[in-house]
Amino acid sequence: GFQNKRQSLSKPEPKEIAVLPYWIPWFGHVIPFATRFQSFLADASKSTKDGVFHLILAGTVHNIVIPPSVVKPILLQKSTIISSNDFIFRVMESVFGDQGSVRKADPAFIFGTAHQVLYKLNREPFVSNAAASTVRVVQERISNLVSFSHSWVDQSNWERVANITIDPSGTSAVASFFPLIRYFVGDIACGILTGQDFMTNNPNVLLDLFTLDASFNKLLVGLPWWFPGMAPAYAARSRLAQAVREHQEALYAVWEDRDPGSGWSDMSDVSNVMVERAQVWRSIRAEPDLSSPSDLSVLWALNINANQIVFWALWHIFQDPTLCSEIRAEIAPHATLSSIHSDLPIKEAPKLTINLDALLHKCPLLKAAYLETLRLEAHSTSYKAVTESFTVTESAEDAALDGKSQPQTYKFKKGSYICIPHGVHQMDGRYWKDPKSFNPRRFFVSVDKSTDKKDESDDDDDDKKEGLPAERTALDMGTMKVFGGGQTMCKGRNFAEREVLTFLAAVLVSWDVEPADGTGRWTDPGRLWGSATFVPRRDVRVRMKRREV
Ligand code: HEM
Repeated sequence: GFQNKRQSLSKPEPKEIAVLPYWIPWFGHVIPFATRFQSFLADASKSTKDGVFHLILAGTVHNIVIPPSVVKPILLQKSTIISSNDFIFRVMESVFGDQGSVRKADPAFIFGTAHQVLYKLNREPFVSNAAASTVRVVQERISNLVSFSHSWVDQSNWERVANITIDPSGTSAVASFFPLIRYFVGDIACGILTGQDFMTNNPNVLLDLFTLDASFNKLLVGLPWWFPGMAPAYAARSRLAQAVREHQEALYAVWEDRDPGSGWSDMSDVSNVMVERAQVWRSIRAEPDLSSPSDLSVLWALNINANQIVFWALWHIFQDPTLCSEIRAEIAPHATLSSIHSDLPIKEAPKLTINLDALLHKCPLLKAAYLETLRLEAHSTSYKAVTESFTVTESAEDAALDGKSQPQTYKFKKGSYICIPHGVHQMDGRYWKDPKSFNPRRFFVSVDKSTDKKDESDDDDDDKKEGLPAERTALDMGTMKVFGGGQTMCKGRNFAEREVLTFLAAVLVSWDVEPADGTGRWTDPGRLWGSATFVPRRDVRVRMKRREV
């Protein structure tokens, strides 16, 4: 007996992973999985009293994994053991329309040379250059987030989608807050990645990108162009692919001393990452079917999380007057408005100056509001195929939470899939007290504790090899994995933090925003579950007024 007990303590036997009961053979759990994803998986985890269980989806085994102590080692497995390749091929083909080119290309090139360039999004010089450009352009444009121009011709792209009505006083305006913010952020971010000429030549690029994204899941399951409602997504996709192709060809022309065409007078502001991507495509004389959908996917990744996060963070902050004034007080020394003296009869809008370094290092509440918005609104999913069987043992803490007397070892079998619904964990009341409430301070830890800890976001280890100085703040992301993990972990996360903090500070300092109906109450617009960060289901109409110095 003693021997047995010792054995089981030192090396727990892998247990068969429980299959959630289902009624329709082969088809299995497809319907609840597709229609109620997150609530279905959260309920299933409760009913099996286990955070790891099997689903059957159209004849294949899907291991759903929720406990953080099991998730972390899975995300760190080598690409010879778990692989995202199948999923990437599928997305490239069904969503970005590569005609199978990525699947047919040399994997050493796709997952080696071309992929390596994406790591540079997370390193110097990209991060500092892109962040500095963001600050500069945001400072220039923030006072014209709403320009108070009556004429559509004089309005900016972001105003035209926001259905703006100017109040008779001429000092406040009503706008649809989500498209306003989403396009304002996107216009600046895209211009920084691709250069300004790309944006000028393709004024509808964001409209097309968001039209494509709105049909992401439908494209992924293979709905054809003639299926009702799908034509706009297919049309948007071919315009986008064409736009990216023209951009690449213009770069090639510049390098070869040919005339790139009249729309491309200055390509010196294209980011180093997009230049290097174009260089690697050119080095193998890649067909446009391969190179343009691939770079389109980078443009898409730039815009489908961060822009929405800026909107949601503002939505959460503005509806809590105490929090809003606390954050404004915290950032006040580092994001300042100054008045511009002029002799013109019309008063000029005040000028904003942002010290990004201080926002990053001296504004824990602002930063925590960003993390809390990620927890509530960025519910991503990691999907992997198991190419070699392996086992993972959960931690004693996770086992105890599921009421088990000892940790369990799970065996993930070759040929099955692993699905990690990060949002289920992010809303789990056992890890996050009162999970539905917006409470940025939940991420605060004492400074002593934080200096002992390795930053959770470092676990694809590319930052350690080269890159940014370690930032020690009294914040800890804890078990949250909103940026995924392993080789496909988000490459934009360092830039995203700088980008989001810059936009939040700029709007909070420059604008007063309240619900347009005058009630002072912010109603919840609901959420659309799509490819990434939630999109609000209903319009959020707000009244906006410039803040004075
Ligand atoms: C707050 C904002 C953001 C969130 C929550 C976010 C989240 C994610 C997630 C969950 C993934 C998939 C990770 C996985 O497979 O495990 C991803 C991938 C990626 N993201 Fe982000 N992202 C954000 C901002 C950005 C920005 C601003 C950029 C562009 C500079 C970017 C570029 C990418 C790229 C290129 C990938 C693909 C990585 C690869 O396949 O190697 N992301 N992101």
